Amino acid sequence: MARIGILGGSFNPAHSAHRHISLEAQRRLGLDRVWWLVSPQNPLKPRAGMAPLAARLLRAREVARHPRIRVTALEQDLGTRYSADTAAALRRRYPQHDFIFLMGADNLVQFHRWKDWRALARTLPIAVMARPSYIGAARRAPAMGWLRRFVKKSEAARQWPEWSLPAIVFLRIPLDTLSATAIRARDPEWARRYLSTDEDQRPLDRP
Ligand SMILES: Nc1ncnc2c1ncn2[C@@H]1O[C@H](COP(=O)(O)OP(=O)(O)OP(=O)(O)O)[C@@H](O)[C@H]1O
Ligand SMILES: O=C(O)c1ccc[n+]([C@@H]2O[C@H](COP(=O)([O-])O)[C@@H](O)[C@H]2O)c1
Repeated sequence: MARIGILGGSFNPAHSAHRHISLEAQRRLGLDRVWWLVSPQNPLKPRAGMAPLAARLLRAREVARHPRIRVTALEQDLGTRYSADTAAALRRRYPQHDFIFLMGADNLVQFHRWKDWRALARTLPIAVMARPSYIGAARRAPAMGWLRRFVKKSEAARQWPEWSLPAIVFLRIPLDTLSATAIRARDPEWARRYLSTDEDQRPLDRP
């Protein structure tokens, strides 16, 4: 059984904090690998400004550069758009692996808006990585009204494959303030460097 952390994201663009939280998760949770799932389209984010998947994948591969991080477009391959469906499909496709779903604290704040979020929590354990400005908000997140009773002690985080589900653990890791929003603000055309064909050169705000 390999122990795999799943980090889903827009990666628009990928940056060093993604790598940082992946390596911290690997250390704290005893993971063999972290798989980055570069999402075709976050259902809650606008399509406008979302760079083409091909560019986001290329950039993610460049940023990850670590033998224990695998950059994938698995949601594209599986045909899933919602994380609950992705989690169920991963378990079906890879019964030989143990998976844990990783997210930054900002994502927990809006987790109650995700489709079938309780089903997701019943399918995979969840590890929430500390993120500046969101730590308190994550603990008070609307979804915590239900998830609170399933919180595990972070000292026991390595035991996650044995937890009964739902299970959620908060990991206090060294903070990193970087965000894709900040990168887009200073380099809105970042994706152009990763696109080659005329088709790929279409304006970034068109689907
Ligand atoms: N600095 C960070 N600290 C902790 N978690 C992070 C950080 N940056 C991103 N993450 C987490 O990584 C995952 C993928 O993030 P995403 O691709 O949306 O990057 P982002 O920087 O949050 O993007 P944006 O600013 O466009 O919302 C999410 O679970 C997010 O919470
Ligand atoms: O399943 C949902 O309803 C859902 C709603 C919002 C976000 N997500 C997932 O959350 C992950 C983080 O997204 P993002 O855009 O914050 O990087 C990514 O895998 C998205 O597909 C999933």
